[in-house]
Amino acid sequence: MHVIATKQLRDVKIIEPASYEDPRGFFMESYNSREFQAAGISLAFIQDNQSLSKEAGIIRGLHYQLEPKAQTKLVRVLTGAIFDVAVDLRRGSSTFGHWTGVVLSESNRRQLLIPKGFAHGFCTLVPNTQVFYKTDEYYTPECDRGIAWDDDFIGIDWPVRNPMLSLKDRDLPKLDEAEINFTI
Ligand SMILES: Cc1cn([C@H]2C[C@H](O)[C@@H](COP(=O)(O)OP(=O)(O)O[C@H]3O[C@H](C)C(=O)[C@H](O)[C@H]3O)O2)c(=O)[nH]c1=O
Repeated sequence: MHVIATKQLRDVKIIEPASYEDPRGFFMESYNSREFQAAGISLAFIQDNQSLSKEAGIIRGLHYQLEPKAQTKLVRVLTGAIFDVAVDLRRGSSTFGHWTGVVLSESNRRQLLIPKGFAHGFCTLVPNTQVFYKTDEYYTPECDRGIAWDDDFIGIDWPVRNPMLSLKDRDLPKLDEAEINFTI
């Protein structure tokens, strides 16, 4: 397993599990707690999520849960491809409001590890994209918050200009109006 810090946000890591190809296809350990421990990443995932997005150009996000229910997320793509984005929401961080984006796909088998204190969102790049992610805190609706995908202060360079959004995501606040309780 390779762990690569993203250039813009060093605490957001690209995870590349070892995969073993043969004429039948491939095998990989998509998650191994011992490998994460050996890489100095100590997490206890307690929930698995999966979503299907039927079209390219769907943006889900930017979402996060407030403390004390903030979530670390380990995101990967089962089918299709996404442009996966994390935004630093930790007040006092030198990269507060900064973002990083990584293509995760069925073919590159890359994963993105997004720590607590970061918002997460993605844009689908092909139809019928299924995203699978592990979290280390349970879904807690009363702590669920979001930030507008197109907040100019953050300035995410999405690969789509007119995305399909959920009703909820259409009404998310800008970063300077959002409720945030993370500090570095
Ligand atoms: C997140 C979540 C949602 N739900 C229910 C609540 C809604 O009735 C339904 C759809 O939820 P939502 O519209 O928030 O799903 P997404 O827009 O895909 O949001 C997710 O995608 C972004 C990119 C994320 O990082 C978050 O994990 C998550 O917010 O599933 C649950 O029952 N459990 C859950 O953990």
